[in-house]
Amino acid sequence: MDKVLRCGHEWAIALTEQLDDSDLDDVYQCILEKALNGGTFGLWLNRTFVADLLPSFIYGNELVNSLEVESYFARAANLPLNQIFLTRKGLIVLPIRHKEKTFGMVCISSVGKFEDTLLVVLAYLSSVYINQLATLHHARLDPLTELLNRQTFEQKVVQIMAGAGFNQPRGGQPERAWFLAMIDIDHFKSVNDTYGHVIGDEVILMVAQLLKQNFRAEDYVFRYGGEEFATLFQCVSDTAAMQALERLREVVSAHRFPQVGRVTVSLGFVEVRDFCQVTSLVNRADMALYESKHQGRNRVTAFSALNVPESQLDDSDIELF
Ligand SMILES: Nc1nc2c(ncn2[C@@H]2O[C@H](COP(=O)(O)OP(=O)(O)OP(=O)(O)O)[C@@H](O)[C@H]2O)c(=O)[nH]1
Repeated sequence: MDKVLRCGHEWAIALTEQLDDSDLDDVYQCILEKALNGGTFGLWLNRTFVADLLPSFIYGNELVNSLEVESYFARAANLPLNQIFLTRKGLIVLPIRHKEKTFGMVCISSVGKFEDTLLVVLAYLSSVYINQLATLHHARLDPLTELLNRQTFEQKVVQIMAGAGFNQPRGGQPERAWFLAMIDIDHFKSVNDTYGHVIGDEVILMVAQLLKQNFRAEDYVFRYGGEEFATLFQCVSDTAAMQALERLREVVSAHRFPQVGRVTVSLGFVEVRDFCQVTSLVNRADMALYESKHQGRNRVTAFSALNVPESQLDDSDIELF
């Protein structure tokens, strides 16, 4: 029993030391596999929590079907703290709780018999895991808009340039490419000067919400800084990307902001290719954005339409952060 508790302590430290959620996920899986010694397990997080994070944190679907997950969740949520239950399939269900809320559950299937202590340690480790996941997630968000922040932006671009996250074309559908768009609120200084910073912040928040609604769940929307946003999204072509961004521009322009009336945005975009640096890519999207500003604002420009000579693209010395 002491050994289980001692291991639990070491495992909890291992979990809290993970600074990246993919490592955290691996460590958590590895710990449970070790602790269960051959038993199998599945982890489910409830929908409200998952909507904020990534669905990939659900695994072990082969153990239970989705209807069973729903009914186990309902039971797990109604149990007193630190209680477990057995399902008709002989699975042990451990609710994962944090601050008296049930965030999810681990279902364990094993031929062996578990000691109560081990189950308590597993429930504890699962809640450490969830807590750490949530902490890592919140560190990636901008506090005002809850969009992804600028630090996360660079990581995502690097991942995408390295070939991660490309959707496989489904049956006969054309392959999609990633695009980066920079989006800037027009004449925002005059919003602040006329209505004050608090209203200015509300406008930033509302524009952020319109952006979020306009993109798909698998796209990324960032607050790049101040009144500037960035998005990484997938489309089949430059033309399709232009259409998507035009739609967004129109949505913002048609929206009536309660305190300030009409607000517009200017946009510039570029296809993500394997340029050597994130700065090269941002520089290209920025050039297109400046062209939109230069042409009178409230418009979208594709970098590909600018015909910039290669000599002007030597931006390898720019420091972004
Ligand atoms: N309220 C508020 N204002 C911000 C924030 N971050 C930056 N700003 C303001 O945003 C304004 C940006 O102004 P400029 O860069 O001159 O650009 P602009 O007025 O939007 O004009 P164009 O971009 O040329 O259309 C400045 O007044 C900043 O103080 C923020 O978080 N909240």
